[in-house]
Amino acid sequence: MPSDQPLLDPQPFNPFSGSKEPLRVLLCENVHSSSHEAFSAAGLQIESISYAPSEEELRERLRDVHVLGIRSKTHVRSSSLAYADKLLSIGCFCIGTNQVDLADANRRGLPVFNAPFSNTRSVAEMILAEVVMLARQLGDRSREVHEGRWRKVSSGCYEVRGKTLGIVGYGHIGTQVSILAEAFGMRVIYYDIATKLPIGNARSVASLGELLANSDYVTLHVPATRDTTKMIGATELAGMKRGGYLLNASRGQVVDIGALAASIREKHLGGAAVDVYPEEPESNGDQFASELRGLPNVILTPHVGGSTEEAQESIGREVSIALTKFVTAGTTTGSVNFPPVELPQVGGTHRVLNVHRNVPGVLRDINRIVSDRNANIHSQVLATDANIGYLIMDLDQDVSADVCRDVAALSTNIRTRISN
Ligand SMILES: NC(=O)c1ccc[n+]([C@@H]2O[C@H](COP(=O)([O-])OP(=O)(O)OC[C@H]3O[C@@H](n4cnc5c(N)ncnc54)[C@H](O)[C@@H]3O)[C@@H](O)[C@H]2O)c1
Ligand SMILES: O=C(O)CC[C@@H](O)C(=O)O
Repeated sequence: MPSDQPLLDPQPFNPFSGSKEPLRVLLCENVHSSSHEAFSAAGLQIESISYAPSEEELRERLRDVHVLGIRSKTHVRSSSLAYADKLLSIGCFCIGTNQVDLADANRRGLPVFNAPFSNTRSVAEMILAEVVMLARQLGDRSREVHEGRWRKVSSGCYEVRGKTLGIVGYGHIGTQVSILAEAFGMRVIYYDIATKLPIGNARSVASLGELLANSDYVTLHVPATRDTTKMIGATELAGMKRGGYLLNASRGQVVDIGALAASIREKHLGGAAVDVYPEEPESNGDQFASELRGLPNVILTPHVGGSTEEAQESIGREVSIALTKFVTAGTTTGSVNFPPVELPQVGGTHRVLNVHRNVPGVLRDINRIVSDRNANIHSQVLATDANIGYLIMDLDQDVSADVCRDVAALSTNIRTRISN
């Protein structure tokens, strides 16, 4: 539905923001160098930093940046985007996009892209490895031997064959975990708010409570949403089997860490594997504090579920290609917060890209401007969502700058530029 809410101030008019000044990409958090190929081929200048900048640093840096690349730890809030006059788009070089204010980026005309399944398999493999490690207490045994202590024990150590794995969130990762677990001879049940096709012999259950009560291992693969925040707390942990194991490689907010630590200390749970935390350090080498440190049969990893060479290289390529396609041709296919538009360009034309408030009459106004300039529209496509309309038009080159300027002057304009 069109919204008549007052939106944000239109961005300063800069018709050739896509081609006449060198475009700059800022890559944060060690984004893989495989991303450089697509950016360089499109003539973009790359600056890389290894850490997640603070909000203040990001705000300063964004003043002069056209494309921002981040991973899971850089928070991109409205208060930073408000200063990002030159910014065209944001790439999350990962699956999760909860670190970006997607609705605000949408209202400002900034499409956000991610890599929806480039690291899926890496996470699934780590989960299966951890299931076996928890079953055999291998984390503790390894630490003891490293410390020079020989403890050859079998008490409390089990095979995983025949045990039940409960998967919460049966999406890309959950279904891959399901396949690998069955190959290990495990029984698989899953709970998802959406109806999902079971893979192999997996079986869906009707509620989270049913899943928790019937699983030896519970693994979480849900996104960070209001509903999944602390979806596993003291009550849910108490509803798990005594001696059961919890694995979380989704997002830190999903589990109440204090309740999990208590459940392990009280020996209700037999162990846990945790990869993600409510508060995560910003850089390698930073101190990490958690109530889970030092607890028995608790595997703690520093958010590395998707961190393999294969996954990072593939993510680098995938997201940089999506970003350069947007910068050079306006393509928004695959964006997580923008109407999808993709249009082959007619040769010898200029492409005008316009994001506007989605209110009645905008297309009429834009077509009138084109007609007043006696211009020929070679191709045109419009897609909308509740707040914005996104229009691509290929026009005669001699009129494109004038049309662009007039369109940008409309009161409904959010962003208008010429891509080439
Ligand atoms: N640890 C890591 O390095 C790492 C790597 C990749 C992804 N992740 C995290 O894993 C999450 C899952 O990734 P994915 O690719 O499988 O996502 P996905 O979108 O393919 O699947 C998520 C599933 O969760 C379901 N779901 C949503 N809310 C739910 C709820 N309240 N209860 C039950 N089910 C619910 C959805 O219907 C969907 O089927 C990502 O959002 C990301 O946060 C972490
Ligand atoms: O690489 C990262 O920082 C995040 C990985 C993972 O959590 C994801 O969302 O893909």
